[in-house]
Order: sequence, then C-alpha cells, then structure tokens
Amino acid sequence: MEQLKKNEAFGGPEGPVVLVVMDGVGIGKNPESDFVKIANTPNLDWLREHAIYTEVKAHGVAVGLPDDGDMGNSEVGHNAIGCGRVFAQGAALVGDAIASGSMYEGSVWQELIANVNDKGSALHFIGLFSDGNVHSNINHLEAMLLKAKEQGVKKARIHPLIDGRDVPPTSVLEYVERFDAFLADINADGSVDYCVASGGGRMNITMDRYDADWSMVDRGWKAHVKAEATPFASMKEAIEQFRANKPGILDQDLPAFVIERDGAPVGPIVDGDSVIFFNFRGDRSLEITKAFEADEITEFDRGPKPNVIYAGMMQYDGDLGVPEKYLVTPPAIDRTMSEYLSNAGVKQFAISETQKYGHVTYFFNGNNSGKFATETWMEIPSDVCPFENAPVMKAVEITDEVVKAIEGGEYKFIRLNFPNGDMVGHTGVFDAVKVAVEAVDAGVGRIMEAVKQANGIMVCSADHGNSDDMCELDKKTGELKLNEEGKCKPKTAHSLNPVPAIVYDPSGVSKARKADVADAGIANLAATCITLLGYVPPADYTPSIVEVG
Ligand SMILES: O=C(O)[C@@H](CO)OP(=O)(O)O
Ligand SMILES: [Mn+2]
Ligand SMILES: [Mn+2]
Repeated sequence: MEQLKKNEAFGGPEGPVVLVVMDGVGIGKNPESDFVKIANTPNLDWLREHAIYTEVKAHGVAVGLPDDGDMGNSEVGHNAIGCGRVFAQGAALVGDAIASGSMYEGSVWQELIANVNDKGSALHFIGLFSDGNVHSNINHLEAMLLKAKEQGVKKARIHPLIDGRDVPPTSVLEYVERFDAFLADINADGSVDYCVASGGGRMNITMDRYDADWSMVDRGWKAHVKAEATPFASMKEAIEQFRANKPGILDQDLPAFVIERDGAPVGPIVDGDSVIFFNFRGDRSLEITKAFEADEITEFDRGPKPNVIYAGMMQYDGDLGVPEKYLVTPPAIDRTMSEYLSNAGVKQFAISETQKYGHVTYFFNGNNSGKFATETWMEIPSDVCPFENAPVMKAVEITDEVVKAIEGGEYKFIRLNFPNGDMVGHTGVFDAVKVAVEAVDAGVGRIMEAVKQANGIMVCSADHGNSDDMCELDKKTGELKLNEEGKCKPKTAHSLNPVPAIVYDPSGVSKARKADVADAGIANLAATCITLLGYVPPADYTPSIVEVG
C-alpha cells in the first residue's frame, strides 16, 4: 500500500488532531423528541455558531446498508469513519448471498446440513429476532429454514434473542405472531419438526460484548445448550408471563425461557447437532462464539462443550479468524486510516469505556482486533448496571485521559468515543438521556479547551443518531405516538437522522474552510482527519469536508 504524502500547503497543526465520536448524537427533526436539543449543551451550541459545522449522513446507503430506510449503527458507522470509504455491509451481503443462493452453495452450509441429515440430529439457529438489520434479520432466519426443509432437514430448533433495541421497545409479540404463522406453515405437511426451543432478551442473555458482563453469556448458554431456564409451553406464554410479573419491562431485558413439550425441553443443544449463530454483526457475537469454539473457557462455568458443528453468519474478527466456520464473507475493509497513519509514523491514541471500546478500536480498524504499530488503545471499565441509573457513564474518566494525552504531546491523532447519547438513548428514559447528552457536551468542552491550549484541532461527529429522536412515530402518519396521558412513547432504537461534523481549529493554522462536497457522509471524516494532520488523503477515500492551507 502506498505511503501518505505530506500536503505542501499545510503540514499539520502543532498539537494533535482529536476525533470525538459522540455515539448516538444526531441532529433531530422533532423538538419534543430531540434530547440533544432539549439538553443544555453550551459547547455544542457554541461550536454550531463559531466552528465549521456541517451535517453528514450516517444511515442507509451512505454507510453501506441495503437502503435508506436502514438506520445507522455503530459497526457500519465506525467502519466508515475508520476506512474513509463505503463498503456493502453485513446486512446487504447476507441478503444478497441468500437471494442469489450463493450461501447455500458454500461448503459451510453444506457441512452443517449434511451433519444433521447424516445423524438425524437437530439444526439450531440462535440470533436476534427482529428485522432491525443491525445485528441480524428475521428474513434471513426464515429463508434458511425454508432451504433446510427443502434439503431434507427434519428437526430445527430456534433460539430467539428478543430485540426491542433496534425495533420498538415492546414489539416482540408482532415478531412472534409472524414467526408462529411461518412455523405453522412449514410444519403443516407433517414432514418436519421445527420449533422455538429457548430464548430471552438480548440485554439479558447471550449478546454481551467486549467482555462487559459474561454472566449474560452464562444465562444464554444455560438456556440454549442446557435447557436450564424457566419452562413454558410457548414463547408467547413466556413473554406474557414475564410482562405480568414485571409490568413495564422492555423486550431487551426479558429473562431467559425454555420451551417444554410433554414435560421435557424441546431443544437442548447436544452432541451431533449443527448450530448457526445467525447474527451478522460481530461485537455481540464474539463471546457466545468463544463459548461454542474454545476448548477451555475461564469466563464462566460452561461445563462440557457439546460436540457440534458451529458456524457464524459471518466472520466476526478478521485478525483472530473467528469463527472458524462462517456462512458469508465479510466486507473486505482494507487500508484503514489507522494503517495509513501507522505507516506514516503518526502516533495514535484510541480510547473509550468498555461498552464502546471495541467500536473505536476493532470496528474503527475494519473489524480487526489487532493494533497497528503506532497505536495505543485504552479501555476504561464500564459500570455493569442499567445505564439510566448512571447516565454520565465514564465520560469524565474518558475526558481526563484524553486531556492527558493532548497535554502529553506524544500522540498526533487521538480518537475517542463517548457512549452516553447512545447507551442511555437505548433505555428510553428521557430524564437520563438529557443528563447523558449534557455529560457528552461537558466532555467536548474540556477537550476544546485542551485542544486550544495545545494548538491542536478537534473534529467532532457521531456514528449515527439515537438521543436526537427519542419518541416513537406512527409509521403511517409520521406523527408522534402518544400514550394514554398524551405523552410521547419512548423509542429505544437509533435514528435515521444526519449527524454533525464539526471542525474546530482554535489557532486557525489550517485555514480550514468548508469544501464543496456533495452528499457527505461520515465516511468523509477519515479524509478530513488526514487532511487536518497535514497529509493528502488516499485518492479513493471519500473527500475531506474541509479544504486547508
Ligand atoms: O447496542 C447495540 O448492539 C447497537 C444496537 O443494536 O447499538 P450500537 O450500534 O450503537 O452499538
Ligand atoms: Mn453507535
Ligand atoms: Mn446503539
């Protein structure tokens, strides 16, 4: 790969370039629903007036998703910011592999099917049960089940992870109804036995990330593999009972359940079975994958590992080569900004707290967990508690370290992620979201001051929206959905809104001014940072949003 060339017109600032990713902080459309507006944000307000301020796209095709109805998410967002280009992402690649049939021609699919057909064992599907298209898509699950039947698989067991985080917060019964009808249909001729075996809310079981809370994986393993969780006759019954036990509970937090028939669980995972983890996104797939693949595991008391053929929907980590078997090849994200800067000898510092640590490192580097030579990564441990109870999260600690890094003078490029707008946005608790956004603004303010002192430059943006759009809209009318008291109904998912892209050069050394870029998206931030560091961005990166020199 070629070396970055120095820009003759501007050789970079004296201090560092600092890229702030305000996770889930977009630009809202509805005043009642926009908690970025509602929060008190003096620093962001000042920047909007006095710095270079533009809006960039962070959803749909601008970040490699199938269409503009798809909200952005952290994976595709950080991939785009880190590699400066737009790659067709998991949702699109899996959709295409299923539509064209190429997935079923692959050796992994064939091995999974042959295994159960030879042994008369069960084909299991574990994954996120919605059409959110962030981690998975229920359409992919249904398509694979139809293909399995066509190819002679007699017994399939499905382990749904209940969403409510990429789709409305208490919408699971809509998916259950649809899926029950699908199952009734596929089972109708009596030739196969396909049913739900176990499940639970995605923030309660299985889908932990970045080693934040392995007890989630423990509960998931118990339910899916050992069939140890509260037994029910159906998924619908489980959900209704859990809701009656704890009114107001969100889908993502629902406890684990197991389905029993004639007094016995219908689908523990046992020797000889095949298992497909059908999420395509990696962060929340890596731990359960480790549980199925590792010979030894210390993170929880797994017990004996059943001898199964396990495959992920995608390869989740390119550097580690995990999982060993996968159905669809991930986007070939190469030549990231981190790699270019490393080759140019630019020292880089990346930091967030646990919940977003992998976002600003592994996602940023194209879903690779390895570091480049000039990179230093720092993780601040996240709290393990409902984030509505601690909405400031680790914003202060992250900022402390960033300020130290700016003052220390060692790093020329510093990148960080403030999780608050997103993690607290996902709780749907309005008051907490306001506090969360204010914590981000306070952090940005301190970084602005440190950048000013060091004669550096700050670039401040987001990976997608969330806290800017906290109320459910009626799909048909586009109006806010109101509850019985006339208040708006909390929305827990990301938004489709654009995000800010701010360039703050307090010393004015770069002479940065808005460039004329059509249709800018967050992918344009990579070239922007490289330009502000005094280099000419790679020719195939989407262009910088500023001109300098
Ligand atoms: O929590 C997550 O896994 C997703 C939402 O599904 O959020 P983000 O993309 O911001 O990480
Ligand atoms: Mn995010
Ligand atoms: Mn999120």
